[in-house]
Amino acid sequence: MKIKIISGFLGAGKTTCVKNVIKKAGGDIAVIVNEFGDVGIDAELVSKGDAVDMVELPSGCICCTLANDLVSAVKEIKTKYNPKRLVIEPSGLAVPSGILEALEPIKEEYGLEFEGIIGIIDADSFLANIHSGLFGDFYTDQLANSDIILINKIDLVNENTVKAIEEELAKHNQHAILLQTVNCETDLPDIIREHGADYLHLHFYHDFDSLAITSDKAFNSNQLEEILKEMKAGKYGNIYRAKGIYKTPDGGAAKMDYVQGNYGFEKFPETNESKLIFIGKEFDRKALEQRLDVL
Ligand SMILES: Nc1nc2c(ncn2[C@@H]2O[C@H](COP(=O)(O)OP(=O)(O)OP(=O)(O)O)[C@@H](O)[C@H]2O)c(=O)[nH]1
Repeated sequence: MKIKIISGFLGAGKTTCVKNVIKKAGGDIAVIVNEFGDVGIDAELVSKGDAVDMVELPSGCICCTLANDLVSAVKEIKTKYNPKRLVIEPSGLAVPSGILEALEPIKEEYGLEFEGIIGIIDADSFLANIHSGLFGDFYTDQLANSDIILINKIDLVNENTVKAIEEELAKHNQHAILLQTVNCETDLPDIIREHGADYLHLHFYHDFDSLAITSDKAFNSNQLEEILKEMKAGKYGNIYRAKGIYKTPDGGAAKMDYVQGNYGFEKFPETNESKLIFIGKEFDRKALEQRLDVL
């Protein structure tokens, strides 16, 4: 079973990349997702429209507190489904360096082959994030441990920015293959690693906070857009990422995505309940709940 890890900061494009990998594989593939926060949106996004065996790990660090859950999930997938490929999508706040380390002890017994770690960066916010220092070593650890780095969302930046990103990346990782992408579209090179544990495995403190909302309530996309505009203007404090799948007043469903000021809405096939999540640092949860009318 070949294992691919797809890592990257909040909103960089991991789920988009996982969906591409599933499509290209054309079947015989399983996925493990691990989200930050208490609502499972990625699992719904990944499984919608694609028949794929899937295990969802709860919020937490996949390589530390959840290492046992991760190992159990991999064992379960191997024994129950035995797919040719397994993709692991750690949360945007996970440090991926420990994942293969956690799996190394069962590598032989379960016939695991580790492919290269893919790191995705959001070309639009990368330079500002790295220069702000706000996300510290934890942000750069994701880069240092990647074998392939997708410079994603190049549709949002110009060539000079891409060049500056490549120069910055070279400071953190000199061995990775760099690929420029839109919607993570690319032919990922096949790389098989001999060892799972030759990583820099550090643990970082980070003080991200989340507000997760699960409700029967329908949300109006225009009203949500107004709230996202307010968020962008800083009204609720530092919110970097928001996403949701929610019921709409016409009985349908929609999907919302917000990544550091860029946002978009799409129709979604259907949903049983509305699920929204907001991730940031020291933001005003109460004001946001009041504004969303979910208190
Ligand atoms: N403009 C643009 N938007 C993109 C591109 N790739 C992904 N997106 C959008 O960015 C948003 C976040 O993408 P995801 O794939 O959900 O990102 P993620 O890394 O899984 O996000 P988390 O769930 O926070 O970890 C979505 O609205 C995507 O449609 C791209 O190349 N260009």
